[in-house]
Amino acid sequence: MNRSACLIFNPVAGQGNPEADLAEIRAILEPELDLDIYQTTEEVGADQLAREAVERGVEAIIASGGDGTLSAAAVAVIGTDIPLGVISRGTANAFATALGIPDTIESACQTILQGVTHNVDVAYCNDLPMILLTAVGFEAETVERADREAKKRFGILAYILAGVQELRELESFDVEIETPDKIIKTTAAAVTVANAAPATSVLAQGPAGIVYDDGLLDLTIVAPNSKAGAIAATYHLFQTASAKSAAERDDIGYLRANQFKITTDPPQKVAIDGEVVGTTPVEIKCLPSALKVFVPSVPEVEPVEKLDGLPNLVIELKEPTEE
Ligand SMILES: Nc1ncnc2c1ncn2[C@@H]1O[C@H](COP(=O)(O)OP(=O)(O)OP(=O)(O)O)[C@@H](O)[C@H]1O
Repeated sequence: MNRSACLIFNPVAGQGNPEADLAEIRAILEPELDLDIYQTTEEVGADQLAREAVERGVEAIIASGGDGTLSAAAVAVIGTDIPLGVISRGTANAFATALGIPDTIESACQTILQGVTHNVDVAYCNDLPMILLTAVGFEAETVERADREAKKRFGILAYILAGVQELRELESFDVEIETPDKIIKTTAAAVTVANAAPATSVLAQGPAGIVYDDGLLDLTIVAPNSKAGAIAATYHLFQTASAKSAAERDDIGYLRANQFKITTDPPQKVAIDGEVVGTTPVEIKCLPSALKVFVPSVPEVEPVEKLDGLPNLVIELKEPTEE
């Protein structure tokens, strides 16, 4: 008998063709899985569909959509033993990238069929579940500015445009950060607490390389004193994250703990996994190994060589030499 799974599909996510996407998913998965397919609507979201699937006692839930759909489905399986399959079709694909899951339909489906699962941490921010990160200040404002219409038209550029617009109005705030063993007070423009984060979430990248199964959260403080400083700090984080080395500027700080309490003056907007949910203060706690996801059996490795496309390229393979 085939394994079974509930597929939750958002037909409006991303910029692709939803009918073609769904047909491709079915063509790959249905020979090996009995799929029960539910599409999200404006009224019935992935959160409700996933909760109902959990209540029906499904063997697995597969979510396909943008980061909003994936996070909502993930929340329903926190603390259960039901594995989550991720087929990312959004704009930013932060969820899949942060957890090392491929973001093409073909590879994402193969990952699910291979059946390898891994338990990752999640966190709670003021009792709201968080899989990736909570942004306080700058990034939370940016999320709010990148609306659906802009995302449809400009894709990932919408976030960058929103960020540039936000930079023009950069405002710092006083922040108090409390961990189980210390209280830190400083001035910041952005505070980000990450459980898991893709490299593109630059403001989360203070320590570089956010580990999603260590039972800990990484907090990054970005505290530039001018707009030029903000651009330089952001660029530095982008570079250090790409090189997988920790940030080294004085206006960037980072620390690791299993919980944080963040208070700001004045209150700042707070976005959890890309959705603005309210304002500070927030209390964020890590819940170790609470989410079971299908992951590639061999972790994706970054290519160490790229030569394709170089002009007049010739590659000659040499005979192996005896040492
Ligand atoms: N059938 C539908 N019609 C209109 N809106 C829908 C429908 N199904 C889901 N939605 C809305 O889609 C949103 C979630 O979108 P999702 O995050 O999956 O994609 P996205 O916004 O394109 O991706 P990303 O967040 O990566 O940019 C929710 O706000 C939900 O209300």
